[in-house]
Amino acid sequence: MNKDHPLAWHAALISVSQHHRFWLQDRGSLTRRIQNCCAKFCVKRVFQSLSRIYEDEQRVMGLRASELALVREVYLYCGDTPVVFAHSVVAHKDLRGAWRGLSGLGNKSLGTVLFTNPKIKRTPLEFKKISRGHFLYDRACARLSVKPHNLWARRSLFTLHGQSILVTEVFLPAILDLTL
Ligand SMILES: C=C(O[C@@H]1C=C(C(=O)O)C=C[C@H]1O)C(=O)O
Repeated sequence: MNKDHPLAWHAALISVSQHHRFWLQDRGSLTRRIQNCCAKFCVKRVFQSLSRIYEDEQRVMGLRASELALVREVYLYCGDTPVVFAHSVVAHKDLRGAWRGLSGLGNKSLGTVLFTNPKIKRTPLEFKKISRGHFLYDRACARLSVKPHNLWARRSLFTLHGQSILVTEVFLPAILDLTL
């Protein structure tokens, strides 16, 4: 896809604040990073279903439009404030394989699975600034009383035994209030 296409994701972070860059570019566990600067961290799962996925996700995961995938959506909270909205996708055919535990995670962080198995490999991060009308923006802002003009998002694939989970994280405005 042409990098100027409105659906395109970008390998490089451009015109982003240093503060956003601090959060967007780190390849370690986001859960652990937030826990390091927030005493009351928690995960709240808000959606989980077998669904069709969006065209640009199909392309990244190599799925046909008709293929179903398990979609998991959570908010990462610091105290009573949501700081990240995460949207993760696994092909239905892979739920009995490497990612069989995903559907039972509940409010446990996916990061505790992804960053404890050295066999799991992660692709380079891609970035995108999203705004009203993008499906991720609309879902991420559902719990925000004040909706920002745009939000930074990142995504990457975590692969185990040739089977992948696409993890997309949308950074909410309050992430910048966390003191490191
Ligand atoms: C990948 C991580 O897991 C976090 C938790 C998620 C979940 O529980 O669904 C999804 C993405 C991340 O925000 C991480 O902590 O880095």
